[in-house]
Amino acid sequence: MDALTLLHERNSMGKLMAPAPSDAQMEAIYQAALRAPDHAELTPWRFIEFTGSGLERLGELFAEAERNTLPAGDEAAQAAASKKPLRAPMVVAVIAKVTPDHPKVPRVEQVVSAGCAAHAMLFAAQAQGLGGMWRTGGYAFDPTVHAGLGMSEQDELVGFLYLGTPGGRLKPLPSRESADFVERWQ
Ligand SMILES: Cc1cc2nc3c(=O)[nH]c(=O)nc-3n(C[C@H](O)[C@H](O)[C@H](O)COP(=O)(O)O)c2cc1C
Repeated sequence: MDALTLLHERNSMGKLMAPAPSDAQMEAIYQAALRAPDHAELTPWRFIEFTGSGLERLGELFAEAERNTLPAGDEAAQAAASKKPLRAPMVVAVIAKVTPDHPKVPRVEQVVSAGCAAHAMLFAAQAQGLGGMWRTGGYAFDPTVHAGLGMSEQDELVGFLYLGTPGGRLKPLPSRESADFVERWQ
């Protein structure tokens, strides 16, 4: 697939099955992430890859977040939370490792850079025939989850990328007119 077709036809896939991406496929995905635009070469990126029992550990962290929420989530909510990461054979947490008070690169630029990395990862997954879906949900913003993932207070969890083998049909893509979004000063 040529580059423009990939850019124009990226399509999230929520139904994901085993097998998980191979090590070689993940290396290609991380290399794509590591080419994200990056002001002042801060490389403000951290990735945590969850598979197997790692997915269960992430689920336990979500359940703990539910317990720590006020009012504390009931047992059903905790059980549902613990199952969330099991929707794919692999989840990658994409974290913006923010350098605070940088003289040239404000926080927002560093978080956007991590977002670009996540986006590149979805393209690299699709280019290899894999499926991917970017999810956040409340757990991406939860202090219990942040602490459990070893994030500093400055860091931002930009998303959980659910990755795997496509398990369903790709949805039809929306047709959008660039004229609805673009203005030209000439
Ligand atoms: C930062 C971010 C967080 C998202 N979080 C969720 C989420 O928690 N749950 C969800 O169903 N979709 C979420 N989405 C949207 C999906 O990843 C996806 O973009 C959407 O289903 C549209 O599909 P498409 O990417 O193929 O256009 C999120 C997207 C972004 C950029």
